[in-house]
Amino acid sequence: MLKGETPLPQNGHRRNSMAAITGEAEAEAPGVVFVHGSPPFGLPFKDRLLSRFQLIHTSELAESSHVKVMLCMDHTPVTSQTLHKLPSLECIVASSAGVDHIDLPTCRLRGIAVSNGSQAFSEDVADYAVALLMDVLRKISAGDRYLRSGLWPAKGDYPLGWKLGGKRVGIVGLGNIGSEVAKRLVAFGCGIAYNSRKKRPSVSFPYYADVCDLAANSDILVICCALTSETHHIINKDVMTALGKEGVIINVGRGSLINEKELVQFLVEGQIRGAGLDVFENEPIVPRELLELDNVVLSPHNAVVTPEAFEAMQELAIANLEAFFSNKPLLSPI
Ligand SMILES: O=CC(=O)O
Repeated sequence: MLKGETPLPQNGHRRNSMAAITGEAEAEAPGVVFVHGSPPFGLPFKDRLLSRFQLIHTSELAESSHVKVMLCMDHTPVTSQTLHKLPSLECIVASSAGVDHIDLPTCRLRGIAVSNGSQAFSEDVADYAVALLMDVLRKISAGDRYLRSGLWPAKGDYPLGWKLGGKRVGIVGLGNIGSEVAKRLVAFGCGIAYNSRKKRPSVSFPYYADVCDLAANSDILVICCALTSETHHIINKDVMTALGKEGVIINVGRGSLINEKELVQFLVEGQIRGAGLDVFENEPIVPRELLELDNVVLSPHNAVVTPEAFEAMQELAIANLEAFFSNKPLLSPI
């Protein structure tokens, strides 16, 4: 949220009905849910939704002026034009952790509450961030390629990697995912510090309000913050210079959190040690130079996807929709 902005509402609306006024029992009509985009619904999930709600799809947008809640199960942009066509909208239930595909300023202006899905898969994303970090430091994928290409007998042992324990890790964004990353890396014997919008009073790790200061005091940066107009290119050449030649960057947030051109240049010129990247600025296009580099581990935006996380995310989406229709607080408001 930008300074001075009002927070998004948290399902504080009240729905009146004649039954509520007269105290009579009201026949429960299924709540109407506008399904945005073309979600990759599995059949069991769709059936569960249909047993509770009436679903209206994007093709029926013209008839959706009365709809109060939207379900977003993919990253199709929710633009101000989309929102304009839904004048009664009060709530958006998103399945993703990142909600940068939703026009949040318009939601704020219109008083539309938004929930996300990060609770459901923060552990899986954190596992993946640590796996990428371990891979970059210990050169697991690079060693695998070396072995498979038959070079071991011909050229001898592959160069050694570096120890994870004892490294100073700077976490950019200590939300659900960042906190899980911290928990895991503490267990590996790393020192943790963090940057986020505000210092978190309940957290004892050192806080740096400035990302360059965090980088100057870290060996590794793990990027897990939300992409907003404030965090766009939060990792740039100044931050990478502060991190230094032995520094490693892991990104499980969004590609545009890093100035990708500058990152490529720093990696190609050996001005940082390596990177583990699950996300890119122009997905699914990945800069060609990165494909040539053995100090970079590349992953096709896969950190969130496990069947277990998918299941948990569906539960959370249904729970948020039910909370909306029973006028209770959303479970995962942003
Ligand atoms: O990247 C995936 C998500 O935001 O859920």
